[in-house]
Amino acid sequence: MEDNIIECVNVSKSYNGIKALDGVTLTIKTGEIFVLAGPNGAGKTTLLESIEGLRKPDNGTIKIFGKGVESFGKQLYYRLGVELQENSLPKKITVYEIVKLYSYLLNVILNPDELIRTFGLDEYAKKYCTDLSGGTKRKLLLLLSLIGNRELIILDEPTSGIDPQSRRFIWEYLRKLRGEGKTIVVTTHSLNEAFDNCDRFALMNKGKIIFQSSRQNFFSETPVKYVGIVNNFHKDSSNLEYEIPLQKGYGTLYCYGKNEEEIKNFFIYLQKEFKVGNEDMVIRKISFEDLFLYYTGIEFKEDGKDEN
Ligand SMILES: Nc1ncnc2c1ncn2[C@@H]1O[C@H](COP(=O)(O)OP(=O)(O)OP(=O)(O)O)[C@@H](O)[C@H]1O
Repeated sequence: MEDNIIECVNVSKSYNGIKALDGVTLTIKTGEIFVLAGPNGAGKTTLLESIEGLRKPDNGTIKIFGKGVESFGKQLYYRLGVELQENSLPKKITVYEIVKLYSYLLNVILNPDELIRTFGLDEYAKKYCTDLSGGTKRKLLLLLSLIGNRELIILDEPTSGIDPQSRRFIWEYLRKLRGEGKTIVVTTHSLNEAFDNCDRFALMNKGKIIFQSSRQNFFSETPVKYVGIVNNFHKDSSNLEYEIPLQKGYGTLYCYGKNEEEIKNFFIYLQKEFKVGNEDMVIRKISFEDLFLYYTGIEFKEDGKDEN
């Protein structure tokens, strides 16, 4: 078995002059849970669907299971399970029937009742797939992507619109599969939850991978280690005579430090210069979501308001 189950080298793709993927080089190791995160429009779906052979990049190479993705044809899907972001379920077919159909198509013998029960879908077994609620449909799509003894499972936002109990179940289930030697690639916007469950991750923005690391090495490798949050701050942040990475929200200031001291010193400056109260300032160790916002967070402008 290959050490790297997916290898993307310099992959690019544009739509009408917009670079959805801009020279992506990324390796996913066999047997890991890999999380791909990024803001809306970052290029995650384009990348995943290129890996799945559903979109054709303009440039670069993608290898999956050690071979070019284009060399597999339909056989690929016996080894690769996919839950697409936009997926339509057939009409007039029940949950039980579709599970049976998938197992037939993938040549696997399974007990649909048992699988349906494992996913907490037993009360819907006789319902048409199209009549399910949004979250229940996603659970069913996940279940379908896992049918068969597939080595690699790529899931595009599997927890989107899913309640907390079911999200916990999904992550537990994915970890169980990882324990069985399967590789799982997930995109999601629930970042801290994904971080807690992953082995490695990459952050994408504007078609590029901007940071990648493992959960274990996250804190030592992230360029900023602490975030400071200042509430009730309505001054113009561009007037601050202090060098620290900043983002301004509506009345909230976010600052990022390589260590705690940098932020503490900034807070002392704010106290002295702007009489900011202790109760309005908080420091915390950086989380995955904080790092995401450090790289991709936007500045808000407060209509010329500056009480300074
Ligand atoms: N079929 C398409 N035709 C034209 N433009 C596309 C197409 N698919 C994606 N794009 C554009 O490519 C860019 C990347 O889109 P993509 O769907 O890959 O992002 P994403 O990171 O998956 O976003 P989200 O988190 O919103 O799902 C966006 O600018 C999007 O508008």
